[in-house]
Parts: sequence; structure tokens; C-alpha cells
Amino acid sequence: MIKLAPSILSADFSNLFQDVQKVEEAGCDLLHIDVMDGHFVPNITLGPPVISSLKGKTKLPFDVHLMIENPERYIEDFVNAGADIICVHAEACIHLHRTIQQIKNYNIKAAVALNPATSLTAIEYVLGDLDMVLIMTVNPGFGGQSFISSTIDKIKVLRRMIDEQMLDIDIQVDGGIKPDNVHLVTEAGANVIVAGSAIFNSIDLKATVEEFRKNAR
Ligand SMILES: O=C(CO)[C@@H](O)[C@H](O)COP(=O)(O)O
Repeated sequence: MIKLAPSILSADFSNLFQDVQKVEEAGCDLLHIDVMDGHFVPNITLGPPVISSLKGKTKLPFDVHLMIENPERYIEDFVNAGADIICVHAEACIHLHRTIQQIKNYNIKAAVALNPATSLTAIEYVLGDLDMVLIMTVNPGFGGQSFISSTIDKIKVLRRMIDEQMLDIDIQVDGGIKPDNVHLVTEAGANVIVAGSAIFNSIDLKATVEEFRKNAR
């Protein structure tokens, strides 16, 4: 069974709360919140005040994906804003192990994201400390990009690493995932699916969510 995490990057920001309600009613599992700083990625999005404005208004857990440099400086702010999962990029952390421990000290879930060109060796020695690994299936920064198929092998190798070590870690994928290609990532071993444009541009949200779940089997 997959978990579906709509990426609010593709939501209508002028009606953000209503869009969050819609994805909750359609049966999604997590709210994927894309935080971008204009440095680590070219785009700028939102920060803790927007996240805290949604807290308590939805039952969906907040899955906060930090596409920012020096994320260790802001972990406390995002925890206070209501993050349930914080994901940092391996490429953005000088002391990745320390940053993961910093997140876990708040008793929330810790995740690490890897860009398409980053090897799994970047997380080899911290894998046992993680609740989730995010394999980026596009280069981070923008919604609506095309899925990069070379990431499928990376998902397969990661699934093998997790299973061999008998760890309980989610594999999340993010970027260019639609109902018609979701099987590629779930067959490879992913179980948490981020989808932005496919969800928020859908004219029949419930049907799209069902299609994701059916095709992911
Ligand atoms: O983090 C990102 C992009 O950096 C993603 O969360 C995208 O927002 C996913 O959007 P789609 O590719 O599904 O439209």
C-alpha cells in the first residue's frame, strides 16, 4: 500500500487551505511541503509562517522538504511551525549526521533527500538513523518537470540495502510522477509517492488518487 503525498508547490496559493482540504477529502496521506530558498534551488517558495497557518486545520501530517542551504539553522523553526517529518538534502548538509540527530531530538521523523546525480553512498553510514529517504526523480526546484528514468536503478539498490539490513525505512520519490508511470517507482521499491501537478491539476481529484493507488500495485 502506497502513501500519497501531494506537493503543495502545485496548489493554488491564494486558496491554499481549500486545496489542502480537497486533498485530505480525496484520501491523500501526507502533505508534502516544498521549502525553497533561492540558493540551494533557483526557486523561492514559503517558510514557517505559512506552515503554521495550516497547522490544526488538517489531520494530514506535514512532510516538510527543505530545499535550502544550511538547513540546520532552521530545524527548530520548522518543528515549531508543525513539521511531522523534516527532510534535508544530503548535498546541503556539511555535517549530515549531526543535522539528522538534531531533527530526531525533537521526536519527529528524519529524512534525507538525494538529487538525481547524488550517489546512495552519501547516506550509507546514516541509513539506520533515518525514517525515510527521498529519491528525487527530477532536479529539485520546480513542479511539472519530466521524470528522470535513471533514478529507477537507484530506488532498486536502496530497497535492497534497506531489506538486507532489515530496516524499517520509507522510500519516497518526488518529481514527474503520474498515474501512468507510478508503477515504475513502486515496482522498484518506493512506497511514498509525492505528486504535485498530477494531483492539483486534476479535474477529478478522487479519481486521480484512486488511479495512483490502483496503478501502484
Ligand atoms: O520538490 C519538488 C520539485 O523540486 C516536487 O515536490 C515537485 O513539486 C513535484 O511536482 P510534480 O513533478 O509532481 O509536478
